[in-house]
Amino acid sequence: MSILIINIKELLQVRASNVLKVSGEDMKHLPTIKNAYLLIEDDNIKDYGSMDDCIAIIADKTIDAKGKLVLPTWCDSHTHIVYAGNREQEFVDRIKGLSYAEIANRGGGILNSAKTLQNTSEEDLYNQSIKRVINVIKLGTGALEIKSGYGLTVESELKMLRVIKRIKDELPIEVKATFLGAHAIPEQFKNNKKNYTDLIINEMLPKIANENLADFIDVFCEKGYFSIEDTDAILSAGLTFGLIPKLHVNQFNAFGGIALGVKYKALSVDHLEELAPQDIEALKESDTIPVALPSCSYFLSIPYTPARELIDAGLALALATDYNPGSTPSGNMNFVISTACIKMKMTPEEAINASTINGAYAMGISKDYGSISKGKKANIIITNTVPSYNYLPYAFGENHIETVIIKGKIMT
Ligand SMILES: N=CN[C@@H](CCC(=O)O)C(=O)O
Ligand SMILES: [Zn+2]
Repeated sequence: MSILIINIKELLQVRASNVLKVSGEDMKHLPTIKNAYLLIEDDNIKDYGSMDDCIAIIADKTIDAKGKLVLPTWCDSHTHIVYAGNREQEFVDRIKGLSYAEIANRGGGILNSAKTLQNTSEEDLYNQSIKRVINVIKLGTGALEIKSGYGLTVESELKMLRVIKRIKDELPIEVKATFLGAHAIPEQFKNNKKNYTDLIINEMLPKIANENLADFIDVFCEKGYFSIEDTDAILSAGLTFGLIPKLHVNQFNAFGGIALGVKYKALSVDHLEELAPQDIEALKESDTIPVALPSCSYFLSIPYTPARELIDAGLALALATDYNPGSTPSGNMNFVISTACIKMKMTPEEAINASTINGAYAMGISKDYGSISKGKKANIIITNTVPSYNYLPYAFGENHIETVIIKGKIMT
């Protein structure tokens, strides 16, 4: 099956296939072709160029994109989209004055979601989660990282990871699975955290590796959750099973988690709302990409990740949703991009680079996703009629997406 998209007002993020991420100054540049065509063959991008060169190309289906933009789908490299129930009551409690930490200390927060998930069947969890995945595809997301971490028992962590696998098997969207057993300390281990990290290392990890259920390993490295020492032990064990780290660090406190991630060659370090000068220095020496989660800052009213500092220091930056029931009940990458421009002073070019090629890098898939490049997967957004790409983040809260194509298949 081939699809030819013609008369494209502007084709965005056109790059050589070997560009795997963009950093610093280069993030300010978004390579485009005006008045362009794009040819898809089966699940790949076959060709593209100026309409002047679109001569005698015949395809099974032709789409006229006059006045519209075409770009790669969003790559959302940090989500907890598999969860059960919701935490709308905590939302109201926070409006009335309780903090995220106070709610967690009262047994709410992650432990609240874990209790709900433990009492939810695998089938029900799948049904609740796949609806959200289908919704984010309609919002333009074509690749998704999904974490476990609301199970917190051997059985329930496996249940989450099996649901992630089923989503991956049943939808054309690219899915990467991350084991986040170290997301919170279950109530029964409150006074002996070591026993819980031992359970993660000695029981969860071998079972997960045996069933080949995870690509990455994550730890919530934060005060009151997992210390540098705990994180070190868990990452080290994960590596023996070939699991590459992606970390939750510096959400509320900066105390060395980033340097630890760099030491373990983490693919990404995520959150970074709190950043110390030495964190930037550590990242400069590495291939680890920082990932900012502006919808989380918005929802919790916590600081935004200092994107300007990171990019101006020459680093790459990715943007992701953090879709989860507690800190970010939204998987809308379009909102993430607008918020990054409005609140973090990223330019539209930087925000689009951060949400496509750099998002793909943060999942280790930028060889096949994240740009319009010959041979990459045909994951494509066609917008409705818009004046320019600046309009996408500018007119926030409005849907600009008309068509989403995933691996050559028209989804909407
Ligand atoms: N901070 C840790 N984990 C999630 C929130 C989890 C929750 O509140 O349920 C996050 O990335 O924001
Ligand atoms: Zn998260």
